[in-house]
Amino acid sequence: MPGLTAFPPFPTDVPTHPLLIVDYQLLLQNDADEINKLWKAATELGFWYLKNHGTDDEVAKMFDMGAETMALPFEEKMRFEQGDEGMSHGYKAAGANATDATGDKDTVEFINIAQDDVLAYPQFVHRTYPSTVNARMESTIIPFVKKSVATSPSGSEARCIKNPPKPEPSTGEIKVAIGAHTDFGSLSFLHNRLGGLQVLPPGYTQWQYVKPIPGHAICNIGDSLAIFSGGILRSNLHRVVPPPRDQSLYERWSLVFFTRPCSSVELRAITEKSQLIEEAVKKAQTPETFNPKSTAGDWFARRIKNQRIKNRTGPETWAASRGTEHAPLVK
Ligand SMILES: O=C(O)CCC(=O)C(=O)O
Ligand SMILES: [Fe+2]
Repeated sequence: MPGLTAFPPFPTDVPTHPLLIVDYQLLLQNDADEINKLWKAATELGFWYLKNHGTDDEVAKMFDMGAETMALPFEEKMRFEQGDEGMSHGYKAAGANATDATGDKDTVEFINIAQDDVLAYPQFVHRTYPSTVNARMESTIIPFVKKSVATSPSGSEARCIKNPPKPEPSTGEIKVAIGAHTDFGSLSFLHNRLGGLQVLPPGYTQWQYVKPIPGHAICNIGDSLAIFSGGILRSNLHRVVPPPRDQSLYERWSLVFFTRPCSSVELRAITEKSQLIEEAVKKAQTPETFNPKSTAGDWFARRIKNQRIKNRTGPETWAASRGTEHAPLVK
């Protein structure tokens, strides 16, 4: 089980940012304090831990699915590649995406499985998948994805990510695994075992690690919710680097479920539905951020496409892949 191999503990001597811990069961009971805590987390940093989410078994099986898929021969995985046209679903090889404006390459490989394909199985809405994915559709992937329900086609997908071991250099630059970004969709539900995820909290100039806590998912707000809410909900910049200290000697596995709006939805602040949102947009320094004149589907395809190394012409390609994030002040 790749997610659960024994590994050194998360170190205590690296810059680490605390997150609020939200209890999913209390949210289901409409607990007022817990709802307030979620509001605080979603508006101030846009990241929080979620405990008692009840998906540990499904997550463990999804990591098995990921291990089986990554163990396939490279040519077999490449038969199910995302392509360069802006589709996210499918396999992405290490080095296929840029991590910054210079075109430095990413180090992660991942498999993205569309929610629409999972819910339509044995039919496919967007594309087909490797045999290791099909074999686990009923036992593993459908149960994992069914926690969220689609009403019309969307970009929602499950992603299993593998980053190879890469000893942390004692000095100098660290190699970025996934470049600084905001997530594209509404909400991300992330499960990881080793450190490596970093956030740049508001007002900070140095990246801060988020420490994985066993049994706690990490949740964060993506661009769509930030735009719908006129920026009240925060889509915070984050990236992935090799795990810190001794943990860097191990393969890093992570699993994300990205909830994304229906592809046809117009991305804009829903000012007519809330006075709070209307006021937030009026006060915003860049109100155009909250009316990008794009559907969710187009927004998503633009970001995926311009991240691909094959589509890169120069720093402008990286700029064209950006969402609501500010330019990171630090590398
Ligand atoms: O692997 C992680 O911890 C985070 C991955 C991530 O940010 C992403 O895939 O968007
Ligand atoms: Fe992300």
